[in-house]
Amino acid sequence: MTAQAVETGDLATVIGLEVHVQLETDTKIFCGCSTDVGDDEPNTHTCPVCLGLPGALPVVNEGAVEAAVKVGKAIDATIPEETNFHRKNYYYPDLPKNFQITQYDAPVCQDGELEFSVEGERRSVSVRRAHLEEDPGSLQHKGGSIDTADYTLVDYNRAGTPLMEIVTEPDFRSPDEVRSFLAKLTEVLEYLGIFDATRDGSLRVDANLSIVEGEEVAADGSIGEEALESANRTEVKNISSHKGAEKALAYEETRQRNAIQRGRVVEQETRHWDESKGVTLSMRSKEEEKDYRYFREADLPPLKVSDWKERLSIPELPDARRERFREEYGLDEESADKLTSTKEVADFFEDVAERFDPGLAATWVADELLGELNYRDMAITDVDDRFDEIERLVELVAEDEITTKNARETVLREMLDDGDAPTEIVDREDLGKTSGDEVRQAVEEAIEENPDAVADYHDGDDGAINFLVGQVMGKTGGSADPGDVNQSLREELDG
Ligand SMILES: Nc1ncnc2c1ncn2[C@@H]1O[C@H](COP(=O)(O)OP(=O)(O)OP(=O)(O)O)[C@@H](O)[C@H]1O
Ligand SMILES: [Mg+2]
Ligand SMILES: [Mg+2]
Repeated sequence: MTAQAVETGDLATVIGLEVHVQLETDTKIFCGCSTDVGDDEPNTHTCPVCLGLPGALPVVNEGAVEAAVKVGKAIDATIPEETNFHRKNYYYPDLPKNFQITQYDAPVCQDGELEFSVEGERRSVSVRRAHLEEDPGSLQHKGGSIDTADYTLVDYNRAGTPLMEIVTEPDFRSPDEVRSFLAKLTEVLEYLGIFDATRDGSLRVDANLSIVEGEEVAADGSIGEEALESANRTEVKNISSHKGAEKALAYEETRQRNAIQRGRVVEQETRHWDESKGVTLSMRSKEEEKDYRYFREADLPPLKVSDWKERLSIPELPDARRERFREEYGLDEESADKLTSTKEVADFFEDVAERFDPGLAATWVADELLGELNYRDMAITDVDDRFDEIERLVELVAEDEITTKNARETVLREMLDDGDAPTEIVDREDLGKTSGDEVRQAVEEAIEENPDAVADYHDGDDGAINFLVGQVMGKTGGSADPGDVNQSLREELDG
């Protein structure tokens, strides 16, 4: 972690994350039930295995393990010779077996690292471990929230969805770093093609926060093991978005700092993030590891994964792609950032850049398209079935058939708002660029009708030309190119 100035006598904020991400596989991690649950009726995607019925035997889904190994490659983690599964015992209605199959002493990934940037500064966070586990079912609290509901229903459709828990070192020093890290992490997972950020509940974060004395922080920003262990931390659960993580942690940071400044002790406990009220609430005192009575899952044999890292390939990741875009297409930092923000955007940009000029492609994808999508609260995935039409629009501009202004302000906007094809809009709105003859005629008329402006121009008043350009544009319904008009006028007036 990059150094951050901490004055003696100050308090430092320390944050570590446990990020749970659902891995995209067709079937659940230990049975053949589909993970494509959508809005289907509760408990319709279940079987004896994910319902935890006695005697049912789990079989590991190789696709889930492969996805986890890809994550390991992406964060440069150590993949062990052999990985295995444990039972984590606890009683809660979302877990029909009363234990969760998870990993304990041989997780599939250990000691990784992820770089990200916060306001232009590079940071790096160590990943302690990342392990596979099964998602529990989901609870629906009826007539209130978790603490006030009249009753609660359980849906096991989610039970057994492959989950990866990524545990970071307590390397974060502020809530905004966490938000940037989560954005980068999901970007990488999406590039790997194993994660769908748009799926409800696909990302859930447990955020641990403690406050330590400023003098415990070394010049390089690191904090000694002992200080970290002895600090009382809270673990905030029920966070399901990047923004939620930042808000929950900012709340928790203030709450703990206030307590310390008033001479009170911060309880070590688990807290619940109440998104609608914007507060964290005490749930229970923190379980100790011994409470879980971890033991080996005897129904699943250990898996030899030592050579999987070599066997599995991963695509070019965002950082590498960003660098390549800068070199290969001569993009500035901001465009390269925007164009690699998701794999879909990057792939689409490369398609367009191969057909047309890369600079034009960058302007149209990074500025025009993403700008208009953003304005409409849309994502690139909302238009991925219309990439051909968007390319056609770029083509119309590249071949000089319509003006940039009309393409931007009329065609693209109407395409997004009304769903029409670009050529349809061009015909309907009569946006086809005015031909040379028409422009020449409009130029002659404008000169004819405005002798005063012409005289001003000849007297050296260069501003008069702008007036005349405006007149010509008016005559051609805005479909002439202003630069061409300017040039024709000068030729006509000077010649
Ligand atoms: N002093 C601290 N302040 C804030 N976070 C800390 C501190 N010390 C450790 N952490 C973080 O706490 C988390 C510990 O997670 P881990 O899964 O290992 O244990 P756990 O939370 O006790 O177990 P469980 O998985 O049952 O919740 C890590 O993300 C780590 O970075
Ligand atoms: Mg944990
Ligand atoms: Mg935890």
